[in-house]
Amino acid sequence: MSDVLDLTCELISRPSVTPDDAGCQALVAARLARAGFAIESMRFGEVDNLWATHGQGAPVLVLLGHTDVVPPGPREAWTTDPFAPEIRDGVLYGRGAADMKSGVAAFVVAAERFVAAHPDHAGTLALLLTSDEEGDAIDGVRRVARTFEARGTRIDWCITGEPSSTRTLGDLLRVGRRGSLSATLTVRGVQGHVAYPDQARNPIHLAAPALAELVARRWDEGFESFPPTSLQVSNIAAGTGAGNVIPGTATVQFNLRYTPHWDAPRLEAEVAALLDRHALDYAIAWHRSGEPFYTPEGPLRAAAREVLAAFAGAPPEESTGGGTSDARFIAPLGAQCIEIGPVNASIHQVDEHVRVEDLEALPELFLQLVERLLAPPAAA
Ligand SMILES: N[C@@H](CCC[C@H](NC(=O)CCC(=O)O)C(=O)O)C(=O)O
Ligand SMILES: [Zn+2]
Ligand SMILES: [Zn+2]
Repeated sequence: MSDVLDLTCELISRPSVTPDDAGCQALVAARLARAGFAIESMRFGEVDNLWATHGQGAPVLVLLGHTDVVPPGPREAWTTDPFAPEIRDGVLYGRGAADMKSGVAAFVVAAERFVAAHPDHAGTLALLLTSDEEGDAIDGVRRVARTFEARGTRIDWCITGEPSSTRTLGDLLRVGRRGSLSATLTVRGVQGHVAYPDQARNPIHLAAPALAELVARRWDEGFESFPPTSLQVSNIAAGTGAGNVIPGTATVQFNLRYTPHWDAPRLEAEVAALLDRHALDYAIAWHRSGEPFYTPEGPLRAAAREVLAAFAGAPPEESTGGGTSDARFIAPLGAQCIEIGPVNASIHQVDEHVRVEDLEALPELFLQLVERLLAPPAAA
C-alpha cells in the first residue's frame, strides 16, 4: 500500500462525524512533528483545529482542510461499512474518501516530502485542519481566523483540498466561491376552521405571493466567472396535523447564493423590503455563512493552472461554482485562495469513493505546486 493510501485508510477508519475529530488530527500532528513542523492544537468548544508550520516569515502558504465528515446515514444503504475503508476494482470506498480525507492525507504526504527535499525553503508552509467544516462552522476555521487576526498572523496563499474535480483529477480549479446566506422566516396569521376562512388569516396564502416574487427575482447577471445570484426555498412547514385547520403560522427556510455584487446586510435589507411590501406580519432569523470571495489572476492561480494542465492534459476550467468552503474565512485575511482536489461526484453520498489512481497522484500534484511557490528553481 502506498503512503497516501495507507494514511487515507487510517483516517477513514476514525469515525469523525462532525464535529468529532476522532483522533484524526493527533495522527496527522504526530507525523508532521516528526517531519519538523511546529504543532499548535486549537480546541474551541467541541471542535479540534490543528495549525502546523514549517519555516518562517513570508510568503505564508496554507494547505487547508477538514477532518470531519457528514453522517453516513443508514449502514444498510452502504455496500460495506462506511468506516471500514475497502478497495474494490481500483476504487477506495468509505465516508470521507473524497470529502476530504484523501485531500488531507495528500497534504500530509506532500508536506513531508517537501520539507525533506527543501529544508531551507522560502517562507512558511502551514497546514490548517478543522473538525467543524461540515457542521455549524463556528468554532472551526471561522474562529481560528479571528485568532489569527488578533495575533497578526498573515497568510499570503491558501490551497483548500476540497474535492473540486468534476470528471478527471485536475479538470477544475476553484478560484472563488459565492456567498451564502440562510433565512428562517415565520409568517404569522390567525388559526381557524378551513370552512370559515373569513374568521382566520391563512399564513401560507399570505406568504405564497411573496415567496413567488423572491424566487422569480433576477438578482443580478452574474459577475466574471460567478453564476447569477439565486434564492432557493429549502423548506416550508405549517399545519396543525388536522386537515380542516388553517394554521396560525407558517415557517419557510431559504438560502441565497450570491455574487460579489451583494453582501449579506444588503440582501437582508432587500428581502425585508419585499416582505414589507407584501404587508406580512413576520419574524426572520438570518444565518450569514460567508461572503463571496474571488482570487483574480496572479502567481498562485497561474502556478495552479500550469500544474493542473500538466496532470490533466488540458488547462482546467476555472470556476467559482458549487457550495462555499472554509476558505471564506481565510480570504478576508487578505489571502489569495484556490481549491484543488479529487473528483467530487460521490461526496455526501452512500458508497462515497475516490479512484486509487487519483489518490496516489494527489501528493505529487500538491508537491509540485508547493515547490513552485516556496522553492522555485532560482531559490532551490
Ligand atoms: N454548514 C456550514 C457550511 C456549509 C458549507 C457547504 N459547502 C459545501 O457543501 C461544499 C460543496 C462544494 O464543494 O461545492 C455549503 O456550501 O453549504 C454553514 O452554514 O456555514
Ligand atoms: Zn469538504
Ligand atoms: Zn462536505
